[in-house]
Amino acid sequence: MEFVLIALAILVVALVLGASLLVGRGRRTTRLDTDAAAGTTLTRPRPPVTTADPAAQAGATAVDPTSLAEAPTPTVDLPPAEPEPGLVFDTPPPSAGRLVRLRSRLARSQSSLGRGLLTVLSREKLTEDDWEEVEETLLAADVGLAATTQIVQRLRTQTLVLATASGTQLRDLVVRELTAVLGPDLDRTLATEQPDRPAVVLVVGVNGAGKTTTVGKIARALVGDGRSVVLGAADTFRAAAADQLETWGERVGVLTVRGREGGDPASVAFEAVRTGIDAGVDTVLIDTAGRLHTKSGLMDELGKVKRVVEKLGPVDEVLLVLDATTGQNGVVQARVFTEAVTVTGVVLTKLDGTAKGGIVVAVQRELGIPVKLVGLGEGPDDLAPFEPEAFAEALVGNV
Ligand SMILES: Nc1nc2c(ncn2[C@@H]2O[C@H](COP(=O)(O)OP(=O)(O)OP(=O)(O)O)[C@@H](O)[C@H]2O)c(=O)[nH]1
Repeated sequence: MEFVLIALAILVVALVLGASLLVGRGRRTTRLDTDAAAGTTLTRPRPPVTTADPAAQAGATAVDPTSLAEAPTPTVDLPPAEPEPGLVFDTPPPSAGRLVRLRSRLARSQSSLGRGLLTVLSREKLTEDDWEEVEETLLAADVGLAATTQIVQRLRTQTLVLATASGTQLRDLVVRELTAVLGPDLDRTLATEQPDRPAVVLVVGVNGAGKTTTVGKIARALVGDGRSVVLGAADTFRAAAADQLETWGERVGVLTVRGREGGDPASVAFEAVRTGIDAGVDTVLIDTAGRLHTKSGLMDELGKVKRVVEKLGPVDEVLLVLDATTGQNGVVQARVFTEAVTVTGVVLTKLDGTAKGGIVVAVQRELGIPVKLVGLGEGPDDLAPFEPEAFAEALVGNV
């Protein structure tokens, strides 16, 4: 019996040792400052790094933005992103054509919106009840009242065409009308590249909307397009958010700047941009916190993050992440953010989990801001640039 117990104890110790060795080998970034409580932490794909003034890094969480602007600039020598021997970084696919590849994710929207419309419109003679059904279908998909009225009016003027249209013609017509209300002419370019400095992208939104995931997905897409990136974990409210972001970065060999939990988000954002400038990367992506108790607290914090970053140069893009499954509530929440910062683009996440794909239309109309990206799943590459026609095609599905 004693022998069995000793053997078991040895086995347990061996297992624990083995597991810790495996975890250690799995880390693809190195934490440069061991005293994370003292300030900003820089994690990167691999050492070495040279900083002219290590104290500048350690002191980066100092709250006074003026002192931050005057702090000595560290020289960050960004090495080529190479994993440790034996490990490989992910090679994400480029961003082009993703919406078409991911269109089946909109299946729930397809059946309620596209199929619903086609079923009614293919009836031989359209009565007032039928038109009401068209209206209800559009409203149920969260298209919004103004756009619904516009679509119905335009379709009504084409009743003669509808009466004789084949299935394919009808489908094309509905795709055309949906595309028209999706704002095909809006500028949806993501400002992720500047000629002589890194482009700075700030990502905002309420907690749980998918901000951190979106920042990670954008970083992957940029890497997939051959760009270099630095991440800033300015959501210091929740340590897990920074860990999560770091993991996204590690997987594609991207460096993350983070602060201690509860630290000053503006300092982390500043440090991330400064690191990006020193390393000469293409884009700095900054994740922010969305969980603040008061609206004014949130506004103050976001405003400060932007102001402090602007001491180094302009913020090129402010992306607002909205959860599509929250429908019109999301639009109400969005207004709080648009009051705090000038939002330049919307990312609508979780469109794979809702039958209300029409929310894209409502968000754009009510906020007056273009949807630039859509989240279509929890997978690392389930984020696509928004293209109105491809989206309308996906909503309607195949006849
Ligand atoms: N189905 C689906 N899930 C998504 C999508 N985008 C994000 N999620 C999920 O939404 C959840 C919340 O995402 P986070 O990125 O942690 O959200 P956050 O806004 O950063 O939240 P906080 O860090 O708490 O502020 C996670 O489980 C994500 O996997 C999407 O496009 N589709």
